[in-house]
Amino acid sequence: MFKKVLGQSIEKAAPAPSSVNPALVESAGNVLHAVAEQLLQARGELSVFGSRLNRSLQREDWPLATRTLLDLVETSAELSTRVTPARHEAADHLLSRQAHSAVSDASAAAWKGSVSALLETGIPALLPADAAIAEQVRQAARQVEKSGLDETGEALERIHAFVTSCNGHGASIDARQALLLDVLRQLTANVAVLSEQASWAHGQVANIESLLAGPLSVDLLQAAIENLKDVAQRQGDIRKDRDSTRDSVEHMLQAFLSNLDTVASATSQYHARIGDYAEQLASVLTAEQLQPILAGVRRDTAAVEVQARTAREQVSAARSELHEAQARVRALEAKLEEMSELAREDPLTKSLNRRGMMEALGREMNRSKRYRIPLCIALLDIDNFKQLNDRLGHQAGDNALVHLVTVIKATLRQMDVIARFGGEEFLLLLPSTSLDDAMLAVTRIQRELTRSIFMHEHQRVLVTFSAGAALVDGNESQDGLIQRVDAALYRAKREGKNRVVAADCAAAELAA
Ligand SMILES: Nc1nc2c(ncn2[C@@H]2O[C@H](COP(=O)(O)OP(=O)(O)OP(=O)(O)O)[C@@H](O)[C@H]2O)c(=O)[nH]1
Repeated sequence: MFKKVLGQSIEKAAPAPSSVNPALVESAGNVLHAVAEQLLQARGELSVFGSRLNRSLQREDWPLATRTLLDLVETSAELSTRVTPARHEAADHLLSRQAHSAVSDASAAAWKGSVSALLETGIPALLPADAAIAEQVRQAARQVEKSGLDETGEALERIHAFVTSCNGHGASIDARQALLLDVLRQLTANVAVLSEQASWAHGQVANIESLLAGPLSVDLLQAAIENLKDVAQRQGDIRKDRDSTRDSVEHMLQAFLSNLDTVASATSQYHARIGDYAEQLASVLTAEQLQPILAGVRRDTAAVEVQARTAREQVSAARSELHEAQARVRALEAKLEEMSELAREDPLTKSLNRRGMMEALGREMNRSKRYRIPLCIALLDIDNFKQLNDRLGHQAGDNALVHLVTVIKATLRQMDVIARFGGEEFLLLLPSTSLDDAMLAVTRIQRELTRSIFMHEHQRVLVTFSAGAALVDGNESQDGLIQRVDAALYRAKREGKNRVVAADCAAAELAA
């Protein structure tokens, strides 16, 4: 169109066309004037084009007008590439500001939601015992929920007030917890005194004491509660049994006493009758008169003899019943003590656990020292147990441990103690035993283990162990003793396993 409008002028410079409409040229000139006016009003580079264009129109210098317009087009194109990035940057900035403000609005709303949920449900759940603080928190939650993003002032004040009361509350919870623990400690210390026999509560007390000594955890507390419940229930059953045995002894004694009464009154009647017979004898003159008196004496004496015999029999029966009942009560009481030991029992093998073992060792060492009786210990370690586990599985390994303990229990005496020292290690306490006898006892277990072989899925599995044995020296510490027996066990392993080695005596260890 522009070319069309200016066709004639351009062609003026070049060969002129023959038919040019003058009205069209005029109106094109008007348009160009208007453009020049606009350009003059523009600032910067564009106004230069306005004056150039004006000049060319005044002079009717069409080639100049044409160049001016072409330059203008070029410059405009250049300007637009120069301006656009800046404009894009500004637009980007604007967009990103809008996006950012959208994001920050969204995250502020999310924060608000979280804070409100924390206040509404989270914190009251932690403060179930304090209704006042819980209500205060809920109010703050509602305030946060209600407030706009820009008006959280009051909510923040409420939260601040709540945090302040929380600090006080937390301190008071800590203080209460410390007091409760103290009460529990006092109670534990007194349980032994409160219980009928201190030894019946010994294990439970040790259990709670070790619990209080370490950091508390929900798992540990639950395990301790289960253990105590179990022991309490079993002790309750045994105690009932023991009490009913005691009751029956009491009834038996009462029956016996009332029998004695009968015998006593029969005997005194007999004496009175004999007195009568004696008086009658004094006035007897003839043999006929004597006859009935003697018959009476014989009859009464026979009757009293039967009663005496019955009483004798009853006494002896009562005596043996009493002995039986006493033995039963003793056995039940021993079981009560044993139940207490449960708190110190290894759950897999039912032998003592390490803590129980250390207590038993201390007890036996004291006894040995006080009564000057020998005490031996032996430390056993199953040979190639890892291989067994790897070959047959962990469960088979567990069963092998149980099997070993069963064999040991069947082989040793009642008074001997067996404890699980660690994974596949066991410690034996052999009171009143010389070192030679201890070595023999351990060898006997080894022999027995090859006889009552461990079966796994109908497969015979040979389980052997190595052991160290030591005679306890009255002057050494538990740790020193364990080190000695452990060194002997190590030698047994090194010398080829499946054997027992005597530990050096304590003095030799000290000298070494
Ligand atoms: N099944 C089972 N395995 C256990 C238990 N406690 C420990 N173990 C495993 O016993 C294995 C002992 O391995 P090691 O200490 O190498 O002893 P070892 O294989 O008997 O070798 P030696 O003592 O030299 O004869 C380890 O693999 C433990 O995982 C348990 O309660 N059950």
